[in-house]
Amino acid sequence: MDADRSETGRRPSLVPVQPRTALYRPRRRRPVPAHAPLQNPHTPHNPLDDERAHLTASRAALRAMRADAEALDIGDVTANWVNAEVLQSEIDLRIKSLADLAHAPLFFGRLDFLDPYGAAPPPSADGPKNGDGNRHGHGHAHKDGDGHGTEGHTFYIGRRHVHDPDGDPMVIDWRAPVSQPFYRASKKDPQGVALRRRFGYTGGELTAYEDEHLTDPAEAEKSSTLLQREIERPRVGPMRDIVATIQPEQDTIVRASIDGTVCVQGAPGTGKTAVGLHRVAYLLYTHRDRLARTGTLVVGPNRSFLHYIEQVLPALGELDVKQSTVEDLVAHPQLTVRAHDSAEAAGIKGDARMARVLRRAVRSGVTVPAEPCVVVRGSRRWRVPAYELEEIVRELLDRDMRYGAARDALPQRIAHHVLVRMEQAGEAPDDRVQDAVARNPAVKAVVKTVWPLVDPAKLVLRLLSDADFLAEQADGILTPEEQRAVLWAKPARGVKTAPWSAADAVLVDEASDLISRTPSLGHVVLDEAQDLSPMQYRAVGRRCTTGSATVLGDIAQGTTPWATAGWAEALGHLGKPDSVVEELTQGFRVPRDVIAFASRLLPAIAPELTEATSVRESPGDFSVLRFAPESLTDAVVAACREALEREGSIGLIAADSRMADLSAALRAAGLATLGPGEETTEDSRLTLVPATLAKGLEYDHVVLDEPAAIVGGEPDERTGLRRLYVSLTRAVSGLTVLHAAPLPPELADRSPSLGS
Ligand SMILES: Nc1ncnc2c1ncn2[C@@H]1O[C@H](COP(=O)(O)OP(=O)(O)OP(=O)(O)O)[C@@H](O)[C@H]1O
Repeated sequence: MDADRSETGRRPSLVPVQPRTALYRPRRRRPVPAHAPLQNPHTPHNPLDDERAHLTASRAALRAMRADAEALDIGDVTANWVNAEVLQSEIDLRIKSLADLAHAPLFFGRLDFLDPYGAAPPPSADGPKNGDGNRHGHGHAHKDGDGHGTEGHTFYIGRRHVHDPDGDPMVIDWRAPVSQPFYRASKKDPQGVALRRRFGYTGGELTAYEDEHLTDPAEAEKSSTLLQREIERPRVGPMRDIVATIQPEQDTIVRASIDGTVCVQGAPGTGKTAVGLHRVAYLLYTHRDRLARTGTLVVGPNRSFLHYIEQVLPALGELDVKQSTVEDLVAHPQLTVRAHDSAEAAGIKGDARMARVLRRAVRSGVTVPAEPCVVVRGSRRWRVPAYELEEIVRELLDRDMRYGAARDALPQRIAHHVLVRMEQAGEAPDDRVQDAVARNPAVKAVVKTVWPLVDPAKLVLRLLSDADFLAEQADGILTPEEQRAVLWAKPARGVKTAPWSAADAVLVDEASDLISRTPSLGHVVLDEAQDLSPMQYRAVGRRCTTGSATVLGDIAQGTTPWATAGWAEALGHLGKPDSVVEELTQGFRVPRDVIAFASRLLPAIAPELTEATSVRESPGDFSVLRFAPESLTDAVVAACREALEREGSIGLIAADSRMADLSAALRAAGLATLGPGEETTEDSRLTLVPATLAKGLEYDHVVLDEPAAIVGGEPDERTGLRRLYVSLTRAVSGLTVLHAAPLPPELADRSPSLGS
């Protein structure tokens, strides 16, 4: 029975902790779980005491689970050391995932169902296939809050499943179906939930709770103060999980079926990255075995960004998800990227037409056999005439096979023709004879000549070095001007020394896949997808051909010359044309005034998109200040110093060309700085961020230096304005823009009260 409800009735929306001295009585007994709360009929009762007792008991239970895992003796169950190693590493992961993390409270919510859970149909049919999820609700029974005596079930919702020594759940994993109403239930659709309780923590201590009685018609719908507090909290350190406050529209994406690819278009700060990471955690929980076999991958724009997000999944108990940039994904052991393409060359190399050029080039060495193939076995000679060999080759070329697979099939096909002749001559050859014929030197010689081995890096090197070869392969696909633009200035001598660019590495990756199929993962999350070229989409797509993807991006933040113009086309290049496109519009990061200012750029950079709303209540500090050119740098340093007087992280974002000057000025002023993605701490909170690396990151207060220089740092104006849009939308609670040059007219014209 859950006595706190029947005793206390309805609560104000946020209940602060009572002073410990007044109500907290030390308990001598082992902490008691919430289904049998401590209560004293003679003293006023504080439900937080029961909730804290449940927290203490849950922590003890988690420690016991960890101790059990640590005590496992695998000596008897493993037949050999390989098995032992595998099993031990799984156990080590399990032990790690059972850590009680001080900064991540064990549970953050509670659901009291009206009826015993399982009596009504479960909220979601998409239940876990395995894992710790508790599908049929052995939660703690409670009595209905109005004292009517209806027995329902209470569940505590947390980051991981915790059970007591009898196996009864103390905390339910947020990903289990039973937890779903915590995110989705509403007064309109209570989903069988009588009470939803959210918990507030301060420094790891449970300090507050907030109740919603979803089936009580007298209680008005209200916004959550705890949610608001979480959104408004100052940011320090790397990205954190949002499990306690996932919003319904985000939850729909997080829990979407693994079978389809989901694409999310969302304005800055709408939680795309957060949603993508939580989706991986959800899919791993729901399809653990399948994904353990096939693997999962998160693709982000650069290392700083990956570093910023790398702690979210481990905090959710998921330690086994690979993270990579597209460049890492297509890295080739012999190839070093050391050159930069012009925007024109990179655009052509990233165009999907290059896939057709490469396909032709890979097959360009296949020749029509001119001579018959003569196989000598014992005293007999078997002859496959040239026209038959040609038929075999043509048939293989017509089939949708990888070049390498077709090459492997060719000797068997020739051998088959030899065997047909043997049978016609009255012999009865079996499979072993066919294999022997396929390995015959005469057959091997034919294969070598008509279907030569292709090395993908050497092939691309030849395409980019040899104008005649390129002209032949790109004929009718690339114009002569385009061909000239992609050719290297000087032909390269060898793979190791060639001036490879990032786009060239993608071409090599495509060629490799044309030769032998790239293995597919179970699920890929692709963040900041709007910046990928069609050829990069293809590179990511071939890594999830048999799996699915979550594609996250914002067309307005596309800052590459080949940035995605529309999702339908991008998803086509990814090989997932039937994906659902969802839109997130509620902004959790950027204050209202700041997003309104940044959104003035939208008509110029992405006219089809609507401005995001901001769910942050505090308007934030926002100022635009103009200075004489000679005093701008000093003013920026002063603005950083002032920002450091507040709580939270500070990001100084500036054009890449301003980095050296600003860095020197900050050093001279005695202000230490971090690089983007480096962890901010209480002592070290100022990060110097080149505008080109700002994407995906956020800082409590942003000092933005010289917008015109940020725009001018890009090859074209639209890209420049998009870069500025990204830079303007990194601020969580305050933005100070400092400039000497006029603001771009798209910003300045509409802000007569601001700037100069
Ligand atoms: N439901 C939520 N509850 C609390 N905080 C949230 C929620 N959703 C997002 N946030 C926070 O809002 C901030 C922005 O989220 P995120 O970085 O995922 O947005 P984004 O859409 O990827 O932004 P960008 O387009 O700029 O990369 C983060 O601090 C994130 O933790």
